[in-house]
Amino acid sequence: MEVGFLGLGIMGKAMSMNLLKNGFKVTVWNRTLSKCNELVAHGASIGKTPAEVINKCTITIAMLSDPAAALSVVLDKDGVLEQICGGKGYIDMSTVDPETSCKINEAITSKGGRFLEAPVSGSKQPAETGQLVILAAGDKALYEAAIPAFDILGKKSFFLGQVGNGAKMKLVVNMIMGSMMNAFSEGLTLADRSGLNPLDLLDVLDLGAIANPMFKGKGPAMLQNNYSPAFPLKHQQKDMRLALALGDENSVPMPVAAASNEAFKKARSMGLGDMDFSAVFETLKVLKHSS
Ligand SMILES: NC(=O)C1=CN([C@@H]2O[C@H](COP(=O)(O)OP(=O)(O)OC[C@H]3O[C@@H](n4cnc5c(N)ncnc54)[C@H](OP(=O)(O)O)[C@@H]3O)[C@@H](O)[C@H]2O)C=CC1
Ligand SMILES: O=CCCC(=O)O
Repeated sequence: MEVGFLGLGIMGKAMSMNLLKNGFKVTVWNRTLSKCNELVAHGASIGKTPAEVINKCTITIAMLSDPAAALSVVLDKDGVLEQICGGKGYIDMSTVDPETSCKINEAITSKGGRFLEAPVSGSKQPAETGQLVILAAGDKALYEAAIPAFDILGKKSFFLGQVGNGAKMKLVVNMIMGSMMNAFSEGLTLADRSGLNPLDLLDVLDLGAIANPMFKGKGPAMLQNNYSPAFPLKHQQKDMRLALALGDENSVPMPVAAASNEAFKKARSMGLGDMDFSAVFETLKVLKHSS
């Protein structure tokens, strides 16, 4: 199967590499073209523009940073829209809001193309090992055509109905995750300041009802001030912001998520946006120094 891939950041690079290693022919494009080189060394072809990739491939996947990037790659000069047409499918796996996804859907389908949104749960390592959870919605025929690729990229794919539902599900999941990360950071800080060994807290948590892969995976690194990015903090803050907007639209009070968003904003203001989202832990250390 031949696919196009637009966006070779942390996730896009791992996902396109995984497709290549599993026998797919992949044509890649990235805004910073030099990031294509490693993929080319593993057998990928390069498209010089998104339009060129769409022209070459029947199905093209995108994995881009945020709503502005997702819209720009479709609508701007040399973008997806210039070459999309009947018989071609476009799958956006970026985390965006439902409105952005619906705008992209309208643009693609107005030219006769098929559109699927398919954001993912799971980070850098699941992307490398094909263990993502795929949250698809939109064109069912395109979903079925993409299953061979989804089976490589993920451990489970959900088809959630109309465009927007995938984006909503992803934002709800990441809203919970971002709030959990803040509660976890406060717990580690409270344990330390009250005279406990935070490593003991990690062991206690791991044996109880709130054990989870995030605490287990990120806790030890956080205690060593290691925030090597798997999921950049700036993207987590974007997801909190978009989830809060979804809460506004649906009149859902979300005081916990709102406070977590403020903590992520604080971390961004401290220059931690490109670090892993667990670096929100650092905002609590600032409070210590200033008290
Ligand atoms: N990292 C993670 O754990 C996960 C991330 N996600 C979501 O996946 C998406 C990608 O995340 P991730 O790979 O971590 O992000 P990165 O920041 O590593 O990569 C972002 C990608 O978007 C491209 N990009 C940014 N702005 C533009 C633009 N204006 N025009 C064209 N391309 C642009 C970048 O190109 P360039 O290289 O030129 O900067 C790069 O390819 C995000 O929506 C994120 O929320 C979802 C699940 C997990
Ligand atoms: O959007 C990013 C999700 C990261 C994760 O699921 O670990």
